[in-house]
Amino acid sequence: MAQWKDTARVLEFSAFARKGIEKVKVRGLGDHELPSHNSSTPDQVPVINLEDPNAMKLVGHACKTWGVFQVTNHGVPTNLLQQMEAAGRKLFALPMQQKLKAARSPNGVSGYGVARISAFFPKLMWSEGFTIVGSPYEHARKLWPNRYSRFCDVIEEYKEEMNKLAQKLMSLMLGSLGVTMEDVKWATTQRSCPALQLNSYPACPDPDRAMGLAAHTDSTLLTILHQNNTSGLQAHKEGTGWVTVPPIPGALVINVGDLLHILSNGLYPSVLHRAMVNRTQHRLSVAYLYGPPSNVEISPLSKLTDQVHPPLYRAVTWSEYLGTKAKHFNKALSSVRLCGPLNGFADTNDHNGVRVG
Ligand SMILES: C=C1C[C@]23C[C@@]1(O)CC[C@H]2[C@@]12CCC[C@@](C)(C(=O)O1)[C@H]2[C@@H]3C(=O)O
Ligand SMILES: O=C(O)CCC(=O)C(=O)O
Ligand SMILES: [Fe+2]
Repeated sequence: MAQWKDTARVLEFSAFARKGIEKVKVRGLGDHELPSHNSSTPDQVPVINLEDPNAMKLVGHACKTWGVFQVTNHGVPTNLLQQMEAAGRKLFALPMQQKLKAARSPNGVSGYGVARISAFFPKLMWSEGFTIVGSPYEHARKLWPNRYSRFCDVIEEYKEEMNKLAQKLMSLMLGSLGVTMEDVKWATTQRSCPALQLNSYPACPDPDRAMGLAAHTDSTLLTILHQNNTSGLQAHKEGTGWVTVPPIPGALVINVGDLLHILSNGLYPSVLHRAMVNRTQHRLSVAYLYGPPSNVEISPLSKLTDQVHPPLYRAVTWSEYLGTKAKHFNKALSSVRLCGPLNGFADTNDHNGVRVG
């Protein structure tokens, strides 16, 4: 039943994309929150050169103030980013019936389908996705029975490079809080099981009435996002509103996720973000969703708590948190919170007043 519903939504999306919004009367898209274009604001998402001697300080500041930043000189080869983008393009260009052979199963995590958060929204989002957790082989074989190895090789190499970058970023993010990777035992001794999310946003005839991916925070420690040269990603900053994260050739976008928010005891807020669509250009993004090993409990670091700063969140494993997110979506973080707002400061991630749907 759940698989049928997912498949139906993908087919419905496919009909939207083919015929254009006007001709499809089944569902409207107009109720998704529209962009608040705010080009006059001086606020820009920070861009950090990871080879800068001050990188640690800059990363810490960006995490505290934005929860999102872009990185250059990150060490991931440009040609690998290009190969990954080409692999994503090839996948989404397949006929719908072929893509559905690798559809995500009802309780599965990997495969082709609509965004998981779609379940919380009455309107369709103008996007399709492909999630890879663990080996890509099983699904790739269904997509290209005879020629899947190239796709798999690119995925494996990409995951390897992303894992190295994620480790480097974790050490900068924690270092800036006075915490070393050795203080966080699992970070150096155990490997995590990240997810790779390929997102495709076809050109949309009426982009102001559609939403590519509705506002959400990632349930990760951090997310490394590669976007093609079509803009669409927007981040929300308290007091500023929605800000476009412009594509910079070769740069990668880093999001603070909910688990880093918990680990940092709220010092690094997870960023609310969304993806808009474009009238003429197809947009593609690849997100590397990095979290802790599945059996590890994440709770506020003891170095960051004392009597004045009590732990704000209870311990939670990544898999438990993903389950909570699947059930409570944007209330997930509050649902694992221990104390109410202190001294009148609300949890930055309650996103009161920001419509996410
Ligand atoms: C590890 C994961 C994070 C994610 C759920 C997933 O199991 C695999 C897909 C991820 C993704 C990507 C698009 C946005 C998001 C909210 C979604 O619906 O699927 C995230 C999930 C998340 O971070 O909670
Ligand atoms: O496409 C984008 O820019 C955003 C994708 C995203 O937020 C995600 O995959 O979690
Ligand atoms: Fe995201």
